[in-house]
Amino acid sequence: MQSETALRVVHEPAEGVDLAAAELHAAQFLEALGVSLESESLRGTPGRMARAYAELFSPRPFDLTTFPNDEGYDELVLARGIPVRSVCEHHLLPFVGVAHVGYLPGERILGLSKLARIVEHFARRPQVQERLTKQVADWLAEHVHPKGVGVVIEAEHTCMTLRGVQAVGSSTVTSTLLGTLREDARSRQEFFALTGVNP
Ligand SMILES: Nc1nc2c(ncn2[C@@H]2O[C@H](COP(=O)(O)OP(=O)(O)OP(=O)(O)O)[C@@H](O)[C@H]2O)c(=O)[nH]1
Ligand SMILES: [Zn+2]
Repeated sequence: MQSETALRVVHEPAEGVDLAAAELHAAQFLEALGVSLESESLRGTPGRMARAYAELFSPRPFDLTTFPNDEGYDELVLARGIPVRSVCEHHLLPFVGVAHVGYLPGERILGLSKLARIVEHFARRPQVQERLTKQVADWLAEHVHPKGVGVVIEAEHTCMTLRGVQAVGSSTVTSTLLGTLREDARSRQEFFALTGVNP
C-alpha cells in the first residue's frame, strides 16, 4: 500500500518563492487575527497556506503545439466550459468558473488542449477577470495568428459572495473579441450562440 506522502502531488514552487518566509508570515498573520495555532490540526496550517498560495501563483509553462491547417478549415473552433480557478488580486480570495475560448483558424490550427492550458497559465497568479480574459485572447492572437479570437469567462468571485456584499448566486461575465469575431456581426453572433452566452 502506498503511503499518504507518496500519493501527494507536489507542485514545484515558482522561481524566487521563499516558502519558509511565507510560512513564517502566514503564522504571524493568523496569530494577528486571533487564530490560535496550538491545536494539532492547525499547527501545520501556515506551511499549508504557503504551499497552497505558491501553487495558485505558479503559472505552469506549456509547449505551443500548432499544426498546418491543411484542409483550410475556416469555421469556428471553440472549447467550451474550460474550468477557471484563479485568485482575485484585491482580497486573494478565489474566483471560480468557466471559460469558452474560440478562434477562426488562419494558416495553422492549435492543439486543442492548449486552449485549456492557456487559461490555466494566466489564471495561476493574482488576477482580475478582465485582464485574464484579455491575456488569453491576446496570447492566441499573437502566437497562432488566427483570423479571429473570442474569449468569454463566467465566474463567481468569493470576495463578493462569501464576504462583503455577499451577493450569493451572482456571477460575472467578461469577454474579449478580436479580428473577424469582433468586426463581423454574423461571426460574433455565431460565437455567442455557440458559447450559450447572451450578450
Ligand atoms: N473589476 C474587477 N473587480 C474585482 C475583481 N475581483 C474582485 N474585484 C473587486 O475589487 C474591489 C475592491 O474594492 P475595495 O473597495 O478596495 O475593497 P472592499 O472594501 O473589500 O470592497 P467590498 O468588496 O465592496 O467590500 C471590489 O469591488 C471587488 O468586488 C475582478 O476580477 N475584476
Ligand atoms: Zn476580491
